Amino acid sequence: MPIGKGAAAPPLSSSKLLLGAAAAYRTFAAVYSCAIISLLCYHINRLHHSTSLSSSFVSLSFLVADLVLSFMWVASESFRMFPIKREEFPENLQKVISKEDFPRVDIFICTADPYREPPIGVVNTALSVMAYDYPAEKLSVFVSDDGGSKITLFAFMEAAKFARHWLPFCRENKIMERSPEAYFGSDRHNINSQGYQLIKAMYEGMRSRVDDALERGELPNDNVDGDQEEWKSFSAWTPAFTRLNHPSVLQVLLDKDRDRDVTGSSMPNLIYMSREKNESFHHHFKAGALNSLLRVSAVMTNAPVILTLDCDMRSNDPGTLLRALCYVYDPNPDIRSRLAYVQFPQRFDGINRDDIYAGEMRRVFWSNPTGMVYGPDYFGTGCFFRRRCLFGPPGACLMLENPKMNPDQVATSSVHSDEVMRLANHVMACDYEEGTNWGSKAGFRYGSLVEDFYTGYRLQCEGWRSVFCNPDRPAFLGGALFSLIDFLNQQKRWDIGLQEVFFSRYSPIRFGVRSMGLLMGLSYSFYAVSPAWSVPMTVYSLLPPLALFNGVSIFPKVSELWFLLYLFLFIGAYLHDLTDFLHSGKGATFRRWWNDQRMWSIKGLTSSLVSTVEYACKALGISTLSFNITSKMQDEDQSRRYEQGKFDFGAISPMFVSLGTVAIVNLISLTRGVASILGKRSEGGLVLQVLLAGFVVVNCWPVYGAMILRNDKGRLPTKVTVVSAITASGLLTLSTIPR
Ligand SMILES: O=c1ccn([C@@H]2O[C@H](COP(=O)(O)OP(=O)(O)O[C@H]3O[C@H](CO)[C@@H](O)[C@H](O)[C@H]3O)[C@@H](O)[C@H]2O)c(=O)[nH]1
Ligand SMILES: [Mn+2]
Repeated sequence: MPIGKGAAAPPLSSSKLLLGAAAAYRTFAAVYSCAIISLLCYHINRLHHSTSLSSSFVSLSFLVADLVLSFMWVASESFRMFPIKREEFPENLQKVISKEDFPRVDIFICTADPYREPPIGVVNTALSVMAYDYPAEKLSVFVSDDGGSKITLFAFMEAAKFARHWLPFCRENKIMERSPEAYFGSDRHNINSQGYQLIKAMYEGMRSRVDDALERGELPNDNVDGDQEEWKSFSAWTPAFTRLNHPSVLQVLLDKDRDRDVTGSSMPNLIYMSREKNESFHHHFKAGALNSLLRVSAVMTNAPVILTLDCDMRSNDPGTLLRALCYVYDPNPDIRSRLAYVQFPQRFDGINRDDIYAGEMRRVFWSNPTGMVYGPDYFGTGCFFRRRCLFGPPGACLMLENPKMNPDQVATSSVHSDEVMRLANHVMACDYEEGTNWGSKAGFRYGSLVEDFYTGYRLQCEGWRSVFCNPDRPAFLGGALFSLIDFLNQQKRWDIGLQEVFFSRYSPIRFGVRSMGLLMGLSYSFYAVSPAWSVPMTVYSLLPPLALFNGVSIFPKVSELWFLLYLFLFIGAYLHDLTDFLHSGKGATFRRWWNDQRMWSIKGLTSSLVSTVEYACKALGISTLSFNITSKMQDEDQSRRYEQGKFDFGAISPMFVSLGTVAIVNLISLTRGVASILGKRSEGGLVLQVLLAGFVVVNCWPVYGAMILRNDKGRLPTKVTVVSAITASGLLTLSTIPR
């Protein structure tokens, strides 16, 4: 890597420790820790002095719930001790490294199902990065199609043609949105700009050809005239071809050495691949796809820098690549040699005003990463890797089966050459990884449904570092999800994946702390333990209201000092969270925070709970896990409801039963509790329980409406309401059985 012009080189980035924030956090953490310790002592004491089975059960439940909460709180503080703000100066890059020396960059885009991830969307993502402000001949875009769809290949053949017009159009008009769909859909374009109408018509023509083909499930007839070289690949789709059983397909759609755009300038490489699948081999979902991409790209281009993208995360800023290089070329050799990846946040467009489902995930994608001392975890998309980091620790590079694929090798043959094509096909075979280091020591790591989190974690344990880069203009934008069930299913998959990491031999609590020290170990543990959030959520949303229903006080009375401790812990935690949220960046409002905390509770009662059951079934060998791909299709009805800020409960799912049960139990208990306080039948012993049930009821407000008042498709299905009501009555009845 040729670098720098000595001490005189201008800075490429700066970082600042936010001392004021750190001091405030640390002071608060010290006080709050004392309060937590007192609470735990209180529980232990209560447990010790329990006189009946039921009171022991209650005390023990609270002790366990609060132990989980305390651990999560301590772990979450690891993100707050050293908050760092970074800035990049891409305008200085060419003063440090000349344009001719810019590295080659391979861009990986994964897609896995043409019906959940429409090919035209994938094409848009690809076009947005092919049009980066960067020497085109240094870019290669590799599309991995785990859906094995000929329509996706067809879409990319169309994209290759369209790109010849689109790339020069972007360059000449200096447009920022380089995904055509986003560009034509925004109001920021200049319809008088050169060739606007023409290019728009071209794009729409392409889109309708691709969408029609998808709808019919067939390629357009007029194009298939057998002898065309580029249509040869379609012969792979024999009647025996299925998504889970098919030979590999590889096609070079654009070759930088051969293809030129309409102005005669170079174009990036564009390569379509669908790795071989066979049901007798585990294909390891996205991690497997990424490893296939790693090998095929190693054979073809072996670029030292890699960008991984999900098919729905388009580039929103053509300068992003140069920004990422500011870290790759950091003048400090110690920093440079340890850098594994530069992670940009996942940002979404189409989020509704109050972000009812907390789809921004500010904590995960905005605030927590700024405080991880060795750099952020890997989010799976919008991340620039140094290829080298995927092949062993900083000081010891692994030797691969084929030395040509080693990360220090420079690929010299044309991507089209017979030898390259033969080797590329060989490394895509489904049995290629048998008996190799792939997935364990090399490439993206196997063993978790959150392959991103797990891979980043393992790399950092090996001694690699990462950087979080969060410019004002979002570097990447993905489409927001519009329905609650999609969010919960996604969260459930993540939670299962996190449990796989937690219970693995690389558990962050032991292995992580040992390899990276306490703070980083805790940061990773925070996520790995987060599915256990369901424990305190279940305890706090059921025990206090059930006791309240029976007029039994289980919290301290208003007159006791412990009452204040409870108030302090609750209000302290929520205010801390609110302050944090409001400081997490642009667009943070009180309402968004409110919805965010509501989603946390909902997840605890739904996805975390169900994920634990599914993980346990897998651990006991009762079932196997699968990667349920999130749908990127938009249902018009659903998007309208979303835009109006209405919750969408329109799905039959056990997750909604647990939510509905909690909503009913708390409402009934609250009514009874308020009545007994007003009727002066209790002396302040029930106040905390009433407050808590009230808090749950306010949080569940949309659930009641969805049960009774609504009649649109987003209402809670009657079946779910009935089962919830039966479960709630069952619990209430059980709680009255005398002990
Ligand atoms: O067998 C598979 C399954 C998925 N994918 C791709 O993986 C990506 C992510 O899948 P998606 O259904 O969109 O999942 P999300 O939950 O939205 O993704 C988040 O969580 C995943 C881990 O669970 C990470 O891989 C993603 O980067 C991260 O954005 C998509 O591009 C898919 O095409 C594959 O290539 N092969
Ligand atoms: Mn996604």
